[in-house]
Amino acid sequence: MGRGAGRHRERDQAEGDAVNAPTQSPSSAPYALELLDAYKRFGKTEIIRGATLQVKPGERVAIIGPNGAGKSTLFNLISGRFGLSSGEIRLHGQRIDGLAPYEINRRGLSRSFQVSNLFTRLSVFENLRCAVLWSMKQRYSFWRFLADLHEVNDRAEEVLEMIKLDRRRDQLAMNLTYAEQRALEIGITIAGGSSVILLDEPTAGMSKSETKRFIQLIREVTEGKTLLTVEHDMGVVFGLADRIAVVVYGEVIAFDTPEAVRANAKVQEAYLGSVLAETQAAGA
Ligand SMILES: Nc1ncnc2c1ncn2[C@@H]1O[C@H](COP(=O)(O)OP(=O)(O)OP(=O)(O)O)[C@@H](O)[C@H]1O
Repeated sequence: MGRGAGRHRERDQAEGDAVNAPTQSPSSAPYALELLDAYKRFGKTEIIRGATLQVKPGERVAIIGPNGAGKSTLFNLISGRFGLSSGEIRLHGQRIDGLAPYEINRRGLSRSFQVSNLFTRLSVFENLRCAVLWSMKQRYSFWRFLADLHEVNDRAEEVLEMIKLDRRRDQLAMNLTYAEQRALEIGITIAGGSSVILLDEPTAGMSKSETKRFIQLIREVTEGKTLLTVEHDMGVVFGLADRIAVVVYGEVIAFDTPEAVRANAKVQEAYLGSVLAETQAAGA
């Protein structure tokens, strides 16, 4: 971590409990999330090279690009898993680069992972309860946390219904179908009430019909929230996103509506031309 990031962490600690609860966001900020001239180097290798991305509140954004372009690295930078080499990341106008993942989560950003992070030997409901408890523990003082324990069940029930797993409430997570497990992961991601949600390839490994249903589920559970998703499936990208960010060799070469991105000659040449041809060939 750079010295700037260290200073930033101190500033966050000084702010203490005044940090916003996840569902609240300073409404004056024009962007929910901003990456400004972000660079990430691993050793001498530059992986993210001056990426800038400004996402408005309530927008659904898909990040696409070739394998190894840096999409997951961008997610890791935004969620605090990796530190920036230089540049800035802002959540609702406030800098978050240099903060630990739990501090960023406390400020209202939550992410899912490609690799499952379910407690497979707990029930669906218990998984959701754990997620709600964890987020409350991040947000509240110990005493407030104890006083509000009764709210945990209510919130877990609410999320259970939102992800349409009510009938599977008491099943162990390990006994769910693959699509149901992915739905539970999304439930866990939104359980704490974060206003900015990052989903990493949410429909990977699903059939076409499962994917279609899942896009609708994602739409519903992220209604009113800001959504960023890393995605390879162009059906999902064009069915879900308000805007698409195209990342090639660590740079955001386009950030625009699906129609504009599809028509962008630079994008066609660098990535989308070959992907759309493959998609059409696979569907033929
Ligand atoms: N911790 C790390 N140390 C060194 N190099 C890394 C690290 N993490 C990622 N990279 C490298 O950064 C580059 C971008 O990887 P990243 O996973 O972000 O790409 P991606 O666009 O998500 O790819 P994919 O679509 O295949 O998942 C790759 O060359 C990868 O090897």
